[in-house]
Amino acid sequence: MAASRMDLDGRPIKPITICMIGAGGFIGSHLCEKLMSETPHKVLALDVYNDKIKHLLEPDSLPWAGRIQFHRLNIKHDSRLEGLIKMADLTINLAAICTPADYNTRPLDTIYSNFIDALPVVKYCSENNKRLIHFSTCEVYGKTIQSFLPKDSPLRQDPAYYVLKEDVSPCIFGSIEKQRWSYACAKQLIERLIYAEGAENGLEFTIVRPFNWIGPRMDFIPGIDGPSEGVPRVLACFSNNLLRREPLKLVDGGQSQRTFVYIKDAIEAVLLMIENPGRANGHIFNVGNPNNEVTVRQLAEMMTKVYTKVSGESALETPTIDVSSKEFYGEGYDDSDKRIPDMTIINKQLGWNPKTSLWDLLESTLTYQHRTYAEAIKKSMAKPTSY
Ligand SMILES: NC(=O)c1ccc[n+]([C@@H]2O[C@H](COP(=O)([O-])OP(=O)(O)OC[C@H]3O[C@@H](n4cnc5c(N)ncnc54)[C@H](O)[C@@H]3O)[C@@H](O)[C@H]2O)c1
Ligand SMILES: O=C(O)[C@H]1O[C@H](OP(=O)(O)OP(=O)(O)OC[C@H]2O[C@@H](n3ccc(=O)[nH]c3=O)[C@H](O)[C@@H]2O)[C@H](O)[C@@H](O)[C@@H]1O
Repeated sequence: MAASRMDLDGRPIKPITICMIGAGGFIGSHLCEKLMSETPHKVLALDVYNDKIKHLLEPDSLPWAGRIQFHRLNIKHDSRLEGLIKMADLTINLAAICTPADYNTRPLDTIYSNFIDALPVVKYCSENNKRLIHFSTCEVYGKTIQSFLPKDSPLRQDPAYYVLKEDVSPCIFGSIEKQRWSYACAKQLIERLIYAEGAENGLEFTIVRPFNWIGPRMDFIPGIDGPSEGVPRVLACFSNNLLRREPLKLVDGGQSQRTFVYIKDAIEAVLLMIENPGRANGHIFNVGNPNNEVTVRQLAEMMTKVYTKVSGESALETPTIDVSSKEFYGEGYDDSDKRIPDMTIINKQLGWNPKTSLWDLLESTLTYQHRTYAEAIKKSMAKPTSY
């Protein structure tokens, strides 16, 4: 398998060792799966949890046994970090607090996680001449210029005012009291630091800006494999509502727009970055699917239809209800209005394009959610309440 794999310039790909921080999360689990099943690379998988990659770690008879090694550690305070980075050719940093419900309610943890805790990772890579792929976010763009134009302005139709370009678009956040932007601001500063390490000290880096990657294993279902009061990202919130046959909650009318990309398409892009350093180094890449744009309300409607199809259950009489952002997320919430990635740079450098339509990715994801959680939810709802 290893001998026949070529990079985009027709050169054979050499097996490498990857130090993957945050490997036990949603993106990490899919990336580990891809690396184990399709490449000869080794992974040092670092995380506090490993539930989402257990199927790759056990039993010892798996075909890739020996190529993936789990290290349970918290990068906030663990002296093993530098040694593990030194053992690898490439470090991929995925570790972060990245659920919007935390940004305004736990802003300190959010800023520490997304900026302070990433500092040693950047420093060790720079000092030891190790390549770094760092996961940032499309949230660094904040709000679009379009959102500040008068409602009746014809300029609103011009993509120049809303399509998000890595090397052109400004980063527009709300005021400081809108603590929603604590995450985006911390991510922006770590991007700037990495970029400066590249410019001043020659760090070889790639920055990834994911645009709403979704699929199986994203976040958790409250009360089943996560806290009952926890608020995950929208895919898991809506899945939870559908599984429990309760209306989907539309924050502030569900008017915000998002483009969703299937995790398996997005992972293809990350693999291209890993295996084509000459084309990926020094770049910031948007990774999203500009063709899959919907409002959150449209997403709720589509998920309801798809879920009816895959579960065989009847649709709810009241499929959605409106809630205010203050009620749902608390004080200090704010929102990105629209997120369409420009794909010029990733197309030119890596020839990558997303493939999966929103309907198809929801169908496979909700099939997984139903298969994984429907029984557990039924059981938990049947339990008598204790007094
Ligand atoms: N999923 C998306 O669409 C998306 C979009 C934009 C940005 N991102 C970024 O991609 C990265 C991964 O996102 P995800 O969706 O997989 O999130 P996730 O929460 O599923 O994964 C993050 C992982 O990092 C681990 N982690 C956090 N702090 C740690 C620490 N101190 N020490 C060790 N491990 C730690 C967590 O346990 C978790 O397993 C994040 O940086 C996130 O900001 C993701
Ligand atoms: O995925 C991304 O690309 C980035 O965006 C996400 O931010 P956001 O898209 O706002 O987070 P979601 O929780 O997925 O919410 C999407 C939209 O749905 C709305 N929503 C969410 C949950 C819900 O039950 N109802 C609802 O209307 C939110 O208000 C928001 O407008 C997160 O910040 C990050 O994981 C990531 O950096």
